[in-house]
Amino acid sequence: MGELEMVVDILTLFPEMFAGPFDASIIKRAREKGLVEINLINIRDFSWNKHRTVDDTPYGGGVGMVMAAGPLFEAMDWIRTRRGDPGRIILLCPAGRLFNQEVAAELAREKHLVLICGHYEGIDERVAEHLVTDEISIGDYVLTGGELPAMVVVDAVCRLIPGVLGESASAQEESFADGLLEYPHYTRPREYRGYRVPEVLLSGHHEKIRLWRRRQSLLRTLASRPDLLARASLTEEDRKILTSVLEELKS
Ligand SMILES: NC(=O)c1ccc(NCc2ccccc2N2CCOCC2)nc1
Repeated sequence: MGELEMVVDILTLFPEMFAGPFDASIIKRAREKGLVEINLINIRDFSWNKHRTVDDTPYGGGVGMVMAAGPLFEAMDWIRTRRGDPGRIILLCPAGRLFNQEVAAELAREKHLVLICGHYEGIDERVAEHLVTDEISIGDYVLTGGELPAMVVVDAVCRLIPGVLGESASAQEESFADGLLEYPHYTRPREYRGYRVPEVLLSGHHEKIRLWRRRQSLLRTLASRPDLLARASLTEEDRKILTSVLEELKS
């Protein structure tokens, strides 16, 4: 059993949505290794009435329902009594800070995260104003609730927790963490339906293979995500490779 690195409390109306993703692959392993504890908390358990409703009509009129603040504040009180103050209380919402690898790394340093999954037309503003520390969006699209974004955030953050990925995988992750896109991967057979594996990868020449892979990462990043290239930490060798690539493009 590893030492508990992180506790994630997820406030949701649909705990059953998380069964699949959190009982499989790396999140399952992280939980089994005792590195990450994930608690699903049903917001309805903090409803103010016997019908277990947690939404109400909007002040000022309008269509749809609004998620009430009370049950969320009381769920947070309960979390605080059991576990103390969380490092972050994150609301997944379309207006939030755009989630990316950098944000994942920032959250991975916390010991205790609370994720709030909203529904309905929106959430009583007093939650965002007085309860939440961070609003995070996984991209510019509207979803029915915050559950899928919560799964994305938990997956990306869990991978960065020491010990969750095997040694090799985390080393491989390192290469991606330098901000470039991945180089192409190949496995058996050497030729499939006439499509061959690049010769250099069959050569066993490790230095050539390292250079070829780095060149592929740089080429791919230049081609499809030049914005990442601008931000990446490039070595002198990288610059030489890029210069030769640009020379070739000119010729
Ligand atoms: N991009 C994202 O990370 C993302 C996250 C959540 C989300 N929806 C849940 C939600 C949560 C909070 C406030 C409003 C809402 N919405 C309720 C449904 O109507 C739209 C607004 N959608 C997209």
